[in-house]
Amino acid sequence: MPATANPSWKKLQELYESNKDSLTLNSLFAQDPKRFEKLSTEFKGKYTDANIFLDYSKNIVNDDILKSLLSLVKEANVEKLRDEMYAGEHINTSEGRAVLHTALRNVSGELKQNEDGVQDVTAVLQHMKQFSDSIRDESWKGYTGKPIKNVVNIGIGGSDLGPVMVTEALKSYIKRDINFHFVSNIDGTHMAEALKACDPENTLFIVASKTFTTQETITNATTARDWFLQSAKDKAHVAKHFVALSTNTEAVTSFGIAQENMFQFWDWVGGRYSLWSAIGLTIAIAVGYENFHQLLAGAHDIDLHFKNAPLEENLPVLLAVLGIWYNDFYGAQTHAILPYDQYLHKFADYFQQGDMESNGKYITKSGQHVDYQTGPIIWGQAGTNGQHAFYQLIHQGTKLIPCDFIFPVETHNPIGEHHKILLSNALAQPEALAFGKDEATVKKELGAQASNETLVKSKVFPGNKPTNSLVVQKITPATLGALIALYEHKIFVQGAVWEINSFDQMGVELGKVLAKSILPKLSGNGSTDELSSSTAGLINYYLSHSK
Ligand SMILES: O=P(O)(O)OC[C@H]1O[C@H](O)[C@@H](O)[C@@H](O)[C@@H]1O
Repeated sequence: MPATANPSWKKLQELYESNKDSLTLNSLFAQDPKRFEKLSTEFKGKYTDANIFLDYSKNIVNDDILKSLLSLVKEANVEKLRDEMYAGEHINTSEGRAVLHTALRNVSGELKQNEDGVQDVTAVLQHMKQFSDSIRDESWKGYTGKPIKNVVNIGIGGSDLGPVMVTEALKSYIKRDINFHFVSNIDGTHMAEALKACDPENTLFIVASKTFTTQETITNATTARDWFLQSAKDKAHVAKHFVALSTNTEAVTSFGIAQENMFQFWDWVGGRYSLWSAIGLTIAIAVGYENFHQLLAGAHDIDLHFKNAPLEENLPVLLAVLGIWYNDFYGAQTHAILPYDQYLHKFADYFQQGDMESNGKYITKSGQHVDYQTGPIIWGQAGTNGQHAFYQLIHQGTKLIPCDFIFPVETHNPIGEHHKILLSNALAQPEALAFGKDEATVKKELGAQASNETLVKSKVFPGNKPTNSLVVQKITPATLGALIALYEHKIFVQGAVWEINSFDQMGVELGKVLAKSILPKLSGNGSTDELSSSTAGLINYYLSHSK
């Protein structure tokens, strides 16, 4: 059934039409002094100290709207799909696969999941522990007997973004005498710059690719192996410097990486949900296995919360339905993720893939063209930087941009007043966005200049811009795990309501295939006749200008 066929969708449409002009955050707060108490809730981990406090009171919703949004979740059978996902049913229908990233972090064993491979999760984690320990304690030596000082993660998309985001977020937990590099782009510059900082005698290359067929990763890995062999000469030394993280044993071994240097995962781990799998090896080396385990445990805590908490207290559900309210009824095109913690500076980048690759779909699971909006455009930046760049548009532009503000009570780096100043901004922005500044106040402030109408108008803030505030105690591995899993499940709920398959990514294929057919033409081989005059013209321009 398309999302619009649910009775609550129609109800929400009516509620939107009848309330859109009168419902304002100013009036909602004025009417109810207890609004904050009512519309805020806290998640606390069962197995870890992970916590997330969610204040969603600054959303343009009243009781009726919230009730209907939660009914929509019920009518769309989201809970059933959630239980099917947890149980290992093949809910990725287009690829006929289970979706079991929750099995990778089922540290308590509370979730009962049956699928080929699930029974091997612990053994792979054990392998990761033993390997990451041996790099960190320097018992693993390179081909000349030196310990590893550089780790280069070669991967792209889900095989890059998770490891990059998490190693940045947990930087304060990193073992300092190993340098971490991430090479993803096919642009040779990316690899060249990483290699400049590396010495073949002490560099470990981690080739991360679920399929082990991705053009960028295989090309980059081949370049890295050539660079290594220029010094090491003997191919037998590759075993000390290259490991693979993949589901494709055959391709890994034919690349020349021995099976014992391969860390396995399974087709039921989606690329953008894979940091919890062997793809997390770089994270485990960087922060140590115990911290990696805490990351998994924090995510597991949210998995249990998503499974067990009632809908009205269920953080992923609340974030999801509020997003749907703006995306599908207010016509918001984008959603900003704004973490006020420098360590989370890659968090929005990470969820660009997490959300947009999951829910950027126009065909429902039964093959119908949706007649409503699906996944939003995700973007954002950390800290106050955005305030000096794009917040102008959020405050006074013509577009509605719902925002999530994420901030920790405690910083890892308590220096002078920095953290309080940072938090004062994280609190001030949602306040300003919600309540704005009216003309009368502007005039009063301007005094003699108030007669300048244009000046007055340009200083008015319309307000009524919705935000969520997510407060955590500190960016610890467990809390980070919980935050990531929270957004994963938010995306799940939205995809379920929109009746789309959030777990395939067919939209990345066409461009890949075309690039392969264009490649020989850039060496003058093959005709450009099948291409448009524009692309053929660009190829000819390139050929006539390349030396
Ligand atoms: O790990 P792989 O197989 O190299 O894939 C890397 C990326 O490729 C494609 O862009 C998509 O399928 C992504 O979801 C995936 O993360």
